[in-house]
Amino acid sequence: MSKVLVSDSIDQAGIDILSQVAQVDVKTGLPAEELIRIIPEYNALMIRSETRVTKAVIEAGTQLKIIGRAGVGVDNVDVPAATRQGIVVVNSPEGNTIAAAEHALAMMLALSRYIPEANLSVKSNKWDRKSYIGTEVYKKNLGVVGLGKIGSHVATVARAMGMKVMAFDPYISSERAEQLGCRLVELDLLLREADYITLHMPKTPETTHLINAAALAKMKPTARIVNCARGGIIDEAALAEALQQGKIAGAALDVFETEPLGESALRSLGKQVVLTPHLGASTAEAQVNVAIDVAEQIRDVLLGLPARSAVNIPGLYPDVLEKLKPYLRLAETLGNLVGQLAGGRVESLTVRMQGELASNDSQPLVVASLKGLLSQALRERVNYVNAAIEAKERGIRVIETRDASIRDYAGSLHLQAKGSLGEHSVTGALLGDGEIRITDIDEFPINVPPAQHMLFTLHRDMPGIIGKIGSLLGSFNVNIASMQVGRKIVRGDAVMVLSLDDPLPEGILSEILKVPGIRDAYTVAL
Ligand SMILES: NC(=O)c1ccc[n+]([C@@H]2O[C@H](COP(=O)([O-])OP(=O)(O)OC[C@H]3O[C@@H](n4cnc5c(N)ncnc54)[C@H](O)[C@@H]3O)[C@@H](O)[C@H]2O)c1
Ligand SMILES: O=C(O)[C@H](O)COP(=O)(O)O
Repeated sequence: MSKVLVSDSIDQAGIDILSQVAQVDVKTGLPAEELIRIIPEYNALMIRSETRVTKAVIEAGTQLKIIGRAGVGVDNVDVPAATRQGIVVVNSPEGNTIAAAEHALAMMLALSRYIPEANLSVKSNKWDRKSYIGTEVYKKNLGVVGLGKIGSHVATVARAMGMKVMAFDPYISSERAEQLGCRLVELDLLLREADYITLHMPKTPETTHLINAAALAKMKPTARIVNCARGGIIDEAALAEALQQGKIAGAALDVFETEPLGESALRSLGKQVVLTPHLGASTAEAQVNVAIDVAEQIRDVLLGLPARSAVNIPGLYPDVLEKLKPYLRLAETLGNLVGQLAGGRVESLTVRMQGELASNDSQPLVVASLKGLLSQALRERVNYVNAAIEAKERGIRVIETRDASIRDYAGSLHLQAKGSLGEHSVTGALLGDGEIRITDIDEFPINVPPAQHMLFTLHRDMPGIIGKIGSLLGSFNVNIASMQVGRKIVRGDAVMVLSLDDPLPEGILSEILKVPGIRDAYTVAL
């Protein structure tokens, strides 16, 4: 039975799903060394934002198939290291959207009306109504930085509260912003004009310290900033200084450069600062959503099914996958075949989607072809997660082409591999029952199913040659299951494809190559 380690606190709904297919161990708050010590036992790891899944953890997790992040941000996971090791990383892109958006809005209102300080004041037996004169958000300018899922919901609710919303997001269209009733502007203008700024983008090299001393200096002295996205997008030292010097009016932070927050000047600031301990996703509803979403994906991957929200491989919706599954098998088989025919170091792989396949998303078929191509060299180490990265590292250039006009079969796939030992191509298609047919080799038309043991020859089309190969194989006690010849012109060049019941013994290939008329011979194991 598979084993899953849950190393952060996850809603029971997720644990219940995982328990259907695996032994689930919940061990939260593990020190890094302890996690590295025990991770080799596990096939899956389920986390939130607290567990740091470093390269060392991933390298120790030799049995890991999947890391599931019950939430959005995967910045606590070394995703490139996981990809290299063929581990799929999944998240729950939408499970906590509303929770995080509502937290940002709550922070904005709490900041405007000094609710946390006023609450503390009443609880300490005071009745002070003068110190907490707030400001309204109605008719104020809100600047949303990052108009994705959370930013969009914040913008929608803010507009309903009567705010004028502008947004900065270099990756969305002005049409999308318009649909949300937002003005898409440059960051500089947003910083200068906004009364409230709320951040909703990921932490990337581009966004790290995007809000630094220079950005803070552009803001109005009455402006307030909210960060419920990621710590480190705001330079905390610069923010504390700007607040102390009255350069801006307030800040509400849910996320910090280091979590848990240690010594910080922000702690000693008064009512103009509101701090929460990374609570954006902490609603009952969001925790159930993300736990179910991610547990279902872990369950599926452990059962050999694909994940719907993988961050390191293209996600495939179940209906698309159902349609593509037989073609993925075809692509993998052809990749494996052309890789063995090419031998040596492959420099480029051309993948041509033909007929009906030409209108499909090509990415999964390209990945499957590469997985097949690399399977001889990497065996079970190559999978759908790391095939593209492994190919890139080996300097294999991938060229994708389409030809909808080729209609020999409903949809067919043509692969051509060029390498240090020459160039070979194969084409394959699916029959109505989903069975694979290899329909040409090096442009010679054939029609054979793939077999575990195969022999391909390139020879001169002349009498007697087939008989000679047959008796040679017989003399080595190799039984032929089927044989087919493909040729373009009579007595020209031809290919012979033999499916064999047994693997070819050592030494036979050199004997085959001695047969007069044989130009080349290849053994293939599929
Ligand atoms: N505080 C919490 O508990 C909590 C909860 C959920 C999500 N989050 C965080 O909130 C953030 C947003 O999540 P989401 O689900 O809306 O993500 P999303 O992917 O839907 O949206 C992110 C948006 O940021 C934009 N963006 C990227 N780089 C940018 C840049 N340089 N400047 C401006 N915009 C940029 C993208 O184009 C995208 O539209 C993430 O960092 C996520 O980790 C925090
Ligand atoms: O990226 C996220 O989903 C949030 O930061 C939530 O983190 P959490 O699951 O640790 O609350």
